[in-house]
Amino acid sequence: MVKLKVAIQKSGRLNEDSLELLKECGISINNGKEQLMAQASNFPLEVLYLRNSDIPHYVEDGVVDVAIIGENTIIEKRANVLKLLDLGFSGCRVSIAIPKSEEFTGLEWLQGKKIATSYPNTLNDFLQQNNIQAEAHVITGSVEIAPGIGLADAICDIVSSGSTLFKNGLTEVYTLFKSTAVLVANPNLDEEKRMLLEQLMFRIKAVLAAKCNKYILLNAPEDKLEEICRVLPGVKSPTVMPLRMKGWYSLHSVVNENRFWESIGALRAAGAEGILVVPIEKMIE
Ligand SMILES: Nc1ncnc2c1ncn2[C@@H]1O[C@H](COP(=O)(O)OP(=O)(O)OP(=O)(O)O)[C@@H](O)[C@H]1O
Ligand SMILES: O=P(O)(O)OC[C@H]1O[C@H](OP(=O)(O)OP(=O)(O)O)[C@H](O)[C@@H]1O
Ligand SMILES: [Mg+2]
Repeated sequence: MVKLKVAIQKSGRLNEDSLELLKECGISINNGKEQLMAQASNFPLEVLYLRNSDIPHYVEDGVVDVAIIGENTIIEKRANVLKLLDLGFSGCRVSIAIPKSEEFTGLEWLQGKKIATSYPNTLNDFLQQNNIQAEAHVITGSVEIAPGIGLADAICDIVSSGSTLFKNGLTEVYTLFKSTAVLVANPNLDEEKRMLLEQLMFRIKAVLAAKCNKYILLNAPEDKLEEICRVLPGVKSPTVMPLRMKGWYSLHSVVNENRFWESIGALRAAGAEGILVVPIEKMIE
């Protein structure tokens, strides 16, 4: 039987969230400890646990069909892969940071400087695009320590909360781009694998849509229903059911997470009572 080969990070920041996503998609992985390859028991899928930095080229070369990987790694490896979905976890940015004591005068500040990074291709492309002559000093980890020990004048690395920069007396001065975990695929999959990928993406999209929406139940008197329906238009339209108490209704709808608190305020102002908010497990529009 044909199986879709999926690469996920062996250990590190993406490993747990990637496995959790597959689990939420209803895919069970027979995961023996220390196994580098595992089969799904209820979906034609094989998981390969690989080093992050190796994944982009494995996808490009067709060693694996798809992968869950940080978009920053795809950019750094200049891999020819198809980006299919933004998965919403491992959000970070690739930025330039300099010692707090320095005054940043704009990108020209970087002229002639030495910049420590684990992302040499990303940095060199950026320097070239901005006509900056600077030296990339490549180190594989703990990049933030470099200016403090005299190894470099600045760094180019991943920033998330900013706490590593802060602890090392650095300040972020320029963001090259933002990144999240993405689903990528080899661009030349055959028909059978493409169909399996479609099925996998259908499930992932249902999980992602559910995460950014909430199911809302509330009670309202009849004369408030119109206004409440305007606040909560739902996927197609809200469900309205009579309560046992005359003149009162129960209204059910779906609201986007980003509009959630704003909507709750508007609902209360419109006369809604007994508002319940429930997470959605899967959402198929
Ligand atoms: N502090 C962070 N917050 C959020 N996401 C991050 C953070 N640091 C890294 N990431 C994301 O997680 C990915 C994996 O990072 P991680 O540090 O686990 O692996 P790595 O050291 O880049 O790779 P390898 O598996 O080769 O050791 C990064 O490429 C980036 O997309
Ligand atoms: O802005 P923050 O929330 O502090 O996160 C940024 C830090 O996280 C990553 O390092 P990681 O912990 O993955 O260590 P590594 O260098 O060993 O990969 C990254 O390389 C930064 O050092
Ligand atoms: Mg890291």
